[in-house]
Amino acid sequence: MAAVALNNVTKAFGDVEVIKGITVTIEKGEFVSLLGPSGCGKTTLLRMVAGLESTTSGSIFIGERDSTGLPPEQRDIAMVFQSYALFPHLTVLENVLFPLRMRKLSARDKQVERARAALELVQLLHLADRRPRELSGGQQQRVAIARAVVSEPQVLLLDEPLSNLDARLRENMQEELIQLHRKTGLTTIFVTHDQEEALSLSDRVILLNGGQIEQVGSPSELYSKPGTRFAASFMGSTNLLDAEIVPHGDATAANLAGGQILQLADGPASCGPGTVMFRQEDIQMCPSSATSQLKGVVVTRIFLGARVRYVIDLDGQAIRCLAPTDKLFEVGETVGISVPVERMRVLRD
Ligand SMILES: Nc1ncnc2c1ncn2[C@@H]1O[C@H](COP(=O)(O)OP(=O)(O)OP(=O)(O)O)[C@@H](O)[C@H]1O
Repeated sequence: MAAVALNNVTKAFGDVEVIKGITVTIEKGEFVSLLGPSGCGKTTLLRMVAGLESTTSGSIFIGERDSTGLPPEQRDIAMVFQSYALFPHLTVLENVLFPLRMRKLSARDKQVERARAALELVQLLHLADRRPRELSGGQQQRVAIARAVVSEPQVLLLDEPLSNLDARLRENMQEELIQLHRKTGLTTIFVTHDQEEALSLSDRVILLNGGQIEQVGSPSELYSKPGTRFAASFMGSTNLLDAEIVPHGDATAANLAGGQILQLADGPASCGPGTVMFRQEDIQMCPSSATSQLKGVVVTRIFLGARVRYVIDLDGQAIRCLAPTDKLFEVGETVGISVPVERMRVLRD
């Protein structure tokens, strides 16, 4: 059974429609990310699921219940915000107890037991008597998460909960979130604008663009099979080359803007103007004397430790390439570039 179902949901602020007809189902126990650039509507959509923002049209089901018009407290959800929103005058334990007390969810001693279990889940039981100001940012966020999961909601909503943490702490918290999800099995919707974070945490990613769904898929589907130019460029370090796709025997070839020709695996169905996509880690570089699909000139070389990043000028289009360090190429050198045919995709704009 679906844990959350959005049916043609829209949201307008005044005359401006910011959510434009979203239909998607989230299964029980799934960890789903809402991903997209700033302003695409991630937070608005999450707040609509929470009941903090009204729905202009369409419906939102949480479990079997049509929750479209219900206030937040009747939706059986819990939300964690970017700002931890802890009560400063209450101890850690009292903060986590708060939702249980508000909703009178169980007897008093049972409540304490549940709050302590939630704190143990985020490994903070030993700090139960401290006040929020005596905790680090990461610890405060873990208290906020314990407070959200203590009432065992049907759905956990997380709005960029890690964005205030520094890079290392953020990585630790990502691992903790994965473990928390594994232990609790809570259906989770996670808002982020960070594609790496979405890929590493989620069972499925919902990529939004301008208030609409651009693509939905598993992290590996989104990364290796983006359906559009927007999805490809948003999902990571990708080369996108303008081309005219033409028949070439049983397959096709791409006539690139500068006149070079690239053999493709796609069938004739993809002929016409298009974009050829390949990732920087899939490029093989070789000296210009060797046989290669394309030739370009090295413009920049940056040493990254384990690998070297090159920018290569291909008749006016810049190509980014991640290469091993065993054979180095010089800035200004003409080099050969090849990409395995199965690693190239043709995208429609
Ligand atoms: N209360 C509001 N009144 C008017 N417009 C709003 C309101 N809240 C959000 N918007 C607009 O709706 C659009 C979507 O905003 P939203 O905050 O959902 O985007 P987002 O994808 O979460 O962005 P970010 O990653 O920057 O937080 C934006 O254009 C924003 O300006």
